[in-house]
Amino acid sequence: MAAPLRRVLMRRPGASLSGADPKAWHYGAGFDGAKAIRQHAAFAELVAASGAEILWVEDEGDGLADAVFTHDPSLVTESGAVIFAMGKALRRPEPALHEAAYAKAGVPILGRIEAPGTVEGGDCVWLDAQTLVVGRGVRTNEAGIVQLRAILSPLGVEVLGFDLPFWQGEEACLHLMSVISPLADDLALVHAPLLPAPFWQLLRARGIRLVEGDPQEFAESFGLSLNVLPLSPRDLVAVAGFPKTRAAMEAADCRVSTFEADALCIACEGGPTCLTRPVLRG
Ligand SMILES: NC(=O)NCCC[C@H](N)C(=O)O
Repeated sequence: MAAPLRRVLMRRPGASLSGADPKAWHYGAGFDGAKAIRQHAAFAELVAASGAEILWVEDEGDGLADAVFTHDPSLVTESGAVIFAMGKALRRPEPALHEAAYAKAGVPILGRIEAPGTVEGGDCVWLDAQTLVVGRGVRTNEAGIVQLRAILSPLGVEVLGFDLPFWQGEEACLHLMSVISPLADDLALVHAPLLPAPFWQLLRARGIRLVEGDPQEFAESFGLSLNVLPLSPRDLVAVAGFPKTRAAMEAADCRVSTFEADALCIACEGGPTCLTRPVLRG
């Protein structure tokens, strides 16, 4: 998940985000639509400067405010894309946007998660090319994991499900990727108290070095201090304002670029990884 980012699906926010009703979408007090759009543009510049090709999905006023978080409605493997089914009801139309974008870009569709199954991309973490770890929680259910396993096992991919904690409740966004960000093949940033214990044990058994994010910064940011996007191994993009978590990554030989994201990431509960759906890495 940290190999050089070559191609990535992103949605350019517009009227659907700026006109969102914060109560309906569970956005925090800091939500400011116009500012969120500016902050997204600054983030997109960092991604583009890495050399990655951005496949843009435009916001044409469909009212899907969360669609800017392109990490969640699909997953792309070496053999094609898996189209997910969203756990958050307001996000249910989003996978169709991804399917259309893949058709346009010539990315084959490998399979689809169907109701009552749900899987969101934020709950999926590749441990290596043959092992996908999936968090079972308020967004991804067992039926979805069973379907995903059936789609990926012919490719030789093992899908391992782990239970996530309830934390701040059903309305809030806690994905597996809220408590772990891979930084390199053998390095990950974690908030260990909320990691499924057997997953923590698996990471250690695989020899993956765990960098602890600062717990107070995690609490203050509702977990967004931990949501870090690798552009390539140890070359990272993080939300500005969390110096202790940044210092912990730098102490592990990482280079960290930041962007201001109070109105976008903190308010809307989604960080730099959530704003990107990698289509090709390596
Ligand atoms: N992968 C992620 O953590 N995505 C963040 C999605 C935030 C969005 N407001 C949501 O509730 O789904």
